[in-house]
Amino acid sequence: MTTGTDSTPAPGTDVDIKPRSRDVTDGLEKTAARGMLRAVGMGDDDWAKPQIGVGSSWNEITPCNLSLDRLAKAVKEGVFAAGGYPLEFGTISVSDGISMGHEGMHFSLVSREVIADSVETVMSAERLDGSVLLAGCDKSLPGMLMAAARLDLANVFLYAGSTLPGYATLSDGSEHQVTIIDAFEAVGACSRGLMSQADVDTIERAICPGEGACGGMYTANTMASAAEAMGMSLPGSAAPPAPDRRRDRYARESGEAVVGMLRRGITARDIMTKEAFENAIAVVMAFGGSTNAVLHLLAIAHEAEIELSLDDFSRIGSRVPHLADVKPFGKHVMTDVDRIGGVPVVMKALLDAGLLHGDCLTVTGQTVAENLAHIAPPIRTDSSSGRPRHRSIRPVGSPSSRARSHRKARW
Ligand SMILES: CC(C)(O)[C@@H](O)C(=O)O
Repeated sequence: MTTGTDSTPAPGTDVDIKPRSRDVTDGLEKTAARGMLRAVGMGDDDWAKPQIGVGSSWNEITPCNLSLDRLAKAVKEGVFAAGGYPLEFGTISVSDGISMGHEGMHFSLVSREVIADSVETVMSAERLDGSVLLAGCDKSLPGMLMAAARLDLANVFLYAGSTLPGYATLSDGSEHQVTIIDAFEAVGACSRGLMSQADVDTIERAICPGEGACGGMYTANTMASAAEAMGMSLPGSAAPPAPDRRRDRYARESGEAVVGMLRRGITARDIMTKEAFENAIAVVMAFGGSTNAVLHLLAIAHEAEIELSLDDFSRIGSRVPHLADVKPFGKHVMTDVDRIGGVPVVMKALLDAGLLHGDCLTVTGQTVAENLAHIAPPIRTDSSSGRPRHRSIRPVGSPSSRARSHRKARW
């Protein structure tokens, strides 16, 4: 007869790699729970392992979340390899790109809270010790990060990645790299008689070549960059596109990392400090990311019990140079950010300029500065002024609604 594990913390160490799951694995009273866990595949050797929730907003309604089942499988391999036991569960998610402009839009922001509540509910009820939370769309990213902050367990966040760029050749022979925003613009242009219905149709067929979030520095890519800057994702994991197999490696390593966090006794709020939020804001400003980052970072900070206000965004934005020429106001998309080395390159430029807190802890168990030590950024900055020597778009950062006013008409 088994009555669970005797894997209590080793003498002399206060780190328990099973801070919660002993409630369902240890002792006579947990016989029924163990019986049910045997039915999902666990056995005698597994009771001593930390139980890791692999919480995913996968669905087949939205391209943004479509690749998450693939990534979740790789996360589980990583958890197993590191000595944990992964247990996958799902949440709802909706796509802003599909749900806007009709009654459905009322459900979009609400979905963020439903996702956070769902993760909290499963993690708390089932007594999981840690989690890798996967998301791909505007509201699922902050929803997962809110859950991580609220639960304050070992947690790693993994983004699904953005779509590949789409290309549309219009009837005048001009070729355009297009994203979802071009569809919105095309509808406006067509309504004003500036574009033919045939060109609108061409754009419609080109904007989303496949799985992944919308390609510009819109809300999903902004929040993925913020999560990486905050230290909640593995360094380099925000920028590779959704179909790219590097994401499977990041997924596997995220599974290994969460078990590493448990062994080190690191929880989400050790990472989600005020300084970490300041790092996230600095990176959003340098990218000229979505103004929705303000809404979401305030909500995530609230869950982490960190005091963050609009003044923090103004203060940091007034110091951080705007480095990226990305859509919607600029030329490039997230795959271009990936080509220059991804979010770590921007972080390294900010760190070298004294605009990032290098001593913040991350999910790797190392600090921001340690994670960035090997990065040689193509973007160089002048550390005395904090201004880039070249390639700066504007001397101070701004979320994209301000940057957008600099944009020229496209068609
Ligand atoms: C549809 C988009 C691009 O996702 C937009 O809703 C955003 O917030 O960025």
